[in-house]
Amino acid sequence: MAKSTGYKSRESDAQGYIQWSDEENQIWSELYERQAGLIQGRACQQYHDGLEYIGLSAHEIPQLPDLNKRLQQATGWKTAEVPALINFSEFFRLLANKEFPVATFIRTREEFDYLQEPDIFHEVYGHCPLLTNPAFAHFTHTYGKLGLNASKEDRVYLARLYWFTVEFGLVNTQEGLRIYGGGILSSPGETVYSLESDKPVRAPLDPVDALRTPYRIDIMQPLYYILPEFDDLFTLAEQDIMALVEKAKTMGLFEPRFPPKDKQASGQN
Ligand SMILES: C[C@H](O)[C@H](O)[C@H]1CNc2nc(N)[nH]c(=O)c2N1
Ligand SMILES: N[C@@H](Cc1ccccc1)C(=O)O
Ligand SMILES: [Fe+2]
Repeated sequence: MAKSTGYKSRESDAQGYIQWSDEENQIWSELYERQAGLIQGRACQQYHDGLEYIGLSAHEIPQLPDLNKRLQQATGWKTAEVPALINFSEFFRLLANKEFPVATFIRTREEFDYLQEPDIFHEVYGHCPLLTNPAFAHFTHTYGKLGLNASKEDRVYLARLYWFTVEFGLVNTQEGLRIYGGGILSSPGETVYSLESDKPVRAPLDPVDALRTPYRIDIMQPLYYILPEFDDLFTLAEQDIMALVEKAKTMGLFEPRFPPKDKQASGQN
């Protein structure tokens, strides 16, 4: 993966605490402040409930040992420090163990609205609130176990369905279209774009379609899949997802809806 930012991730001390700088804490607090306004009427209720439950600080980057206490209480999950984007096999191994990867760096102001790789604001603010929701936690744990036991090729398929649900999923609710994907909720720019831009396609989620849809991780998404209702994640976790992967493999991939990356073509799955 071509690193877009070349960030130096931070090491924690023996107790798992990281001494963030004032500037890093300031960026967290401004991101938190911006999203507090943008998620009103845009994030699904389950996300709001989870955000309230884990009680993240609005003023400084949360310390993982404190966050772990809240996650453990709710669903038995905890975080795992990682330097940046990790590969699929490491990623699924962590999820299979109810550990969620947290990249220990935070974006700079230049990448405030959108960042090409996951930072701590993405992992903690984007994903952790919903990890306190039983349906979401169950789906993510099930998904990790599937990925752990899958072949390298099947893991690339599994990553696509994960991408179009946990990372960039939208969901229908009584109040209208809402966001549950952590990759959207950690980006001020994409939080608005995903619901209000007329550029992206928005289609009902058919798991086999998602498995056949190539994606790029370094651009705002050209396509979002909509979950008919939130608890469909439970139903999805009970389906034979590997059978859906086999079906998708016989049908071939859809044409990408985005321009190819430059030669290295990294970040395209
Ligand atoms: C698999 C999924 O599509 C996504 O690309 C994964 C891969 N690696 C990751 N690595 C980190 N640190 N954080 C993430 O959220 C992810 N997501
Ligand atoms: N684009 C997300 C970060 C992200 C990058 C790549 C994969 C997933 C998430 C943000 O700006 O918060
Ligand atoms: Fe993510």
